Amino acid sequence: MEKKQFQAESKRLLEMMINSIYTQKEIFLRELISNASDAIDKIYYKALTDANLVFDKDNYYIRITADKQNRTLTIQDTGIGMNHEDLENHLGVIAKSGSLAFKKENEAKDGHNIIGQFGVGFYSAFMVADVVTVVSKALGSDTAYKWESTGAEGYTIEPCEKDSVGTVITLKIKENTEDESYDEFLEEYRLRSIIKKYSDFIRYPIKMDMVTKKLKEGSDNEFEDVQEEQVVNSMVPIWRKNKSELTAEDYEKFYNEKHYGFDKPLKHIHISADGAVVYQAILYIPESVPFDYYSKEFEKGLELYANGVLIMNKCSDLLPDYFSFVKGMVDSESLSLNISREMLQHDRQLKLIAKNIESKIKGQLQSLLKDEREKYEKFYQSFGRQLKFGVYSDYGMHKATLQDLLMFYSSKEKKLVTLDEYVSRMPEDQKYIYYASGESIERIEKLPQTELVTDKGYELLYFTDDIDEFAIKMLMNYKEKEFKSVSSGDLGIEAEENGDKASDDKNDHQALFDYMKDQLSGKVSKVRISKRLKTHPVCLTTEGDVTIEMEKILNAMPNNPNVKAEKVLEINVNHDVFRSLTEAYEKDKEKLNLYTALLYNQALLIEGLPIQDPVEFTNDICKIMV
Ligand SMILES: Nc1ncnc2c1ncn2[C@@H]1O[C@H](COP(=O)(O)OP(=O)(O)OP(=O)(O)O)[C@@H](O)[C@H]1O
Repeated sequence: MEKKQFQAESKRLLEMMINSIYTQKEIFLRELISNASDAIDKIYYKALTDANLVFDKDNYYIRITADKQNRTLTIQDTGIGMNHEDLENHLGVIAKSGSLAFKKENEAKDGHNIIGQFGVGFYSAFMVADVVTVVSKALGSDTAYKWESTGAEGYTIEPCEKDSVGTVITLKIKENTEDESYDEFLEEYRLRSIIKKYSDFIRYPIKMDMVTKKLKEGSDNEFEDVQEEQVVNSMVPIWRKNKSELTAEDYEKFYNEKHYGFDKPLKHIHISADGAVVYQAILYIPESVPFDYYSKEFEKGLELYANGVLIMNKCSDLLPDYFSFVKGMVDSESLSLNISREMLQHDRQLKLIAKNIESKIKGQLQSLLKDEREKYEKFYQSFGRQLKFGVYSDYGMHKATLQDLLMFYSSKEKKLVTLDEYVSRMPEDQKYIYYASGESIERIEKLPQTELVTDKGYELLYFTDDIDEFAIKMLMNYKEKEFKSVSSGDLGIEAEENGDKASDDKNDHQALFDYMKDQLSGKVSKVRISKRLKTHPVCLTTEGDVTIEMEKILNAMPNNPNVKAEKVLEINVNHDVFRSLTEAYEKDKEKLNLYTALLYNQALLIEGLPIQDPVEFTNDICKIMV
């Protein structure tokens, strides 16, 4: 019998594919089952237009048989089969997809679609088999043919016997080597788990003989091994079911089965899109933060199915970083089974799906915020930080999408509020959205810098997260209201009240302040009268873009950029301490030097900044005690 060569380019492709395309050998079974399912689909199509052909669903199935003795694995289907020409054209040439050609001829009629669009799937069998034998009888043909190949060397085709229409593919499973074991592909339980993992939602039954333990007849404690045929796949996936048929428990069960998380989902989103792009998705907003969520190890992504067949565990292109907490799956008929990661990134359909999903997630979060505030707050405690990262990242490109989902703790409400809530209750004379930064709510509440703003009756937002100030800097304003730190140079309040007095005082005490500034030799850029302090003698404020909180965060980073905030030491001229300062200035410069050092260090402590020399500081305190 003549042995035919694979076409030249096919030969190289075959070698490449066997060795590189699939890192997981187990997926050969997914490929062969998908082909079998396609072949049954093709009969189904034909039956739609051919009155002589009746499609009785019960007659169509896929059967997997493992024979350990002979080391063979068989995949049998009752699909459309292949004639001599088909075997030659479809299995002799790689990268020419027979399914694709068929699909073009028979434009999808009722959603029964064909998975394969890319012809390399069948050859994945050579990853686990030395010899692949295909016995097939095509619909409407009297002769059956046997195609056989040992891989790159080529293939033979000869007539053979086969009663029924369909295809039987027999793989002679490779012997184990030192590095690889192939025995697993002959184990029923392993095979079943591979089928469950990738092909659970193939819409025809996948049958397999399974051995189970059963009670012996007439006995109530003796068991025996019984072999019986089982349907391994569940066929109809939950995402193809009607939303009205499903309960909250069903979605929770699916979340647990899929191991999306150990918690309960806070909310699910079930999408059935049939607009510009057709897909189904079930997405979840988890309740609690995965332990590695805010670490480099965390991998975002959704499971991706092409027409019911799993093609990727974590498709990261489906989720923007700021919604990386979302778990779930997407199934689309518009994607091809063998699409590679690189190709996926450029896939137009996938981009459309990703865009669509993003707006659904946003919509869901907005309605959670509006209608189920408590749940939203729970969500926000877990993942609010990620949203703020989202505002900050990519030069603020996503701020418009995310700003209405942000929340901060309010000095007035004593709970989280949205920016919209803040702005909508701002008094008319209030120019800015005020905020104060610090380690904790308790600490911020005691910050001297907040005195004037809170005295004025204005609401303050408390920033306790590292990212808060950075995100707000990127946001710049909300509904045309600028953000203002209570520590910033100009609060927009002081001038109107103390304007004239302030400039008089400035002249009065300038010499004293200049002296103090010199004493602090470069640690502050200015010493000045405070217009924000009421009861405290001293505080630090900043000028320019970098605030003290930002300085702390930036300097804690691994590649320590050593950024410095431009600090200003503010003195409360209405405080008794100020009188001591002016007296010392006139009479005792040494005392003034001591007071200056003390006040500066106090201001650092209030800010939560380290004192350069704590021993000197305590010695200074002792000096004024004796
Ligand atoms: N069990 C089968 N029954 C009928 N035809 C088959 C079967 N298996 C393969 N074929 C034919 O062989 C062709 C090549 O299969 P192969 O798996 O290599 O590519 P594909 O199914 O077209 O695309 P994909 O790579 O996406 O699976 C198929 O298109 C189909 O025409």
